[in-house]
Amino acid sequence: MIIGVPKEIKNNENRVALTPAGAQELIKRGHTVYVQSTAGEGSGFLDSEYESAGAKMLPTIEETYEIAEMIMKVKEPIEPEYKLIKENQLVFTYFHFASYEPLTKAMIESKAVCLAYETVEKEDRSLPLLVPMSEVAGRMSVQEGAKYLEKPLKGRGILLGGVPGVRPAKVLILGGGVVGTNAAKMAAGMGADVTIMDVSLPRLRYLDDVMPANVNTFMSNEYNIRELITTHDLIIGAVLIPGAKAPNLITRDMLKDMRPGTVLVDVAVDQGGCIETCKPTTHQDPTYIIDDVVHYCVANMPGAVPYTSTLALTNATLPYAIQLANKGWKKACQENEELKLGLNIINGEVVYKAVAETFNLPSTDVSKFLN
Ligand SMILES: NC(=O)C1=CN([C@@H]2O[C@H](COP(=O)(O)OP(=O)(O)OC[C@H]3O[C@@H](n4cnc5c(N)ncnc54)[C@H](O)[C@@H]3O)[C@@H](O)[C@H]2O)C=CC1
Ligand SMILES: CC(=O)C(=O)O
Ligand SMILES: [Mg+2]
Repeated sequence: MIIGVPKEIKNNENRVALTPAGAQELIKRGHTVYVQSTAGEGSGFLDSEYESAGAKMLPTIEETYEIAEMIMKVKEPIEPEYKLIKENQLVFTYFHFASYEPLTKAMIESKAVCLAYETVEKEDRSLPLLVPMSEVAGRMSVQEGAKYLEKPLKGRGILLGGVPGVRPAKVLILGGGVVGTNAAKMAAGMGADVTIMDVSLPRLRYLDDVMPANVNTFMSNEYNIRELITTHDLIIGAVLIPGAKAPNLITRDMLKDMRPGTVLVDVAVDQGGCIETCKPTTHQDPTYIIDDVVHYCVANMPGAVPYTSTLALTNATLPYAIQLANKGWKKACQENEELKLGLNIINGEVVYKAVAETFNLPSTDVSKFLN
């Protein structure tokens, strides 16, 4: 198969979808890998390293899209890329369709095959291609939150861990999945007073077992959220309903009940956010203020730590990319239920129910394309 790896063009997105080591694994199996020149630079991989691994370099994004049967990317295609995507081309990347209708419409029009990292799902319901980036974003959410709690950055001016004789900050985490667990570990390690909320009682039981003593669990419901937001300094949004728009757990009217300088980090922004006032921001301009509450809503948090993130992401994606390249997407998805669940849009038809429902679009049973 011919595989193309374009350079990411989203703001401050320095990750790349394939390392030289990954390119070598595909090439070894008889595939051809084209990488857009300088695509790996932000993650510390030089063109010469890809060439040594056997990849061919292309000077432009247009040529990279034009030649490839499978495009491997990190972030969702953005406007200038829409017209480069071709009928029947397999695009393997994060899409987060439910958060952005124009992307959904553009991919329907492209008639490409869109296989979304974030909905590839294992039998135990875990999301193997989201997990590594959720680990990164969860850990980062605390270091970013701690920074924006500083007064010059418009926060309350409270030190996360406190000092002897002064209480630490209070951190509230909405959603105790991968992002939430990693955030809790970091915040607890820094000495904060941490509460994790989730709707799943088994999950709360598990977290109660494994977390240190400065982490408490609490059932997630509107009543409890309204109570806790009045006393917490850093609130991290980390809920997920796979494929769907995140529920608005913090509504506009709740902001007035928070203390001035409270910091909200809505990691779930890529699924539309779990805070009503969440709007996607960039690493260049990560925050905005509403009602004296600082909002941090960067949709590609791991892009800021590309050395860690590219390696973590490609460790997870490569085994799936090899299956797709060896067998073609149809056979690979027929034989691997996990990959099959990654199919979101095929040849103009939405095959992932939650995406179709979000935009009131008709949904087609994926089996139509796999028989
Ligand atoms: N902004 C960024 O750069 C990044 C964003 N993300 C996003 O972070 C979000 C969370 O991802 P993961 O932790 O991997 O998901 P996950 O599936 O591991 O965890 C989600 C948790 O939310 C819980 N939940 C669902 N509804 C809830 C509610 N009403 N109240 C409280 N908890 C609720 C679930 O029970 C589950 O435990 C996703 O939207 C993901 O795409 C992930 C990586 C990077
Ligand atoms: C998961 C995701 O959206 C990211 O890594 O940017
Ligand atoms: Mg994202």
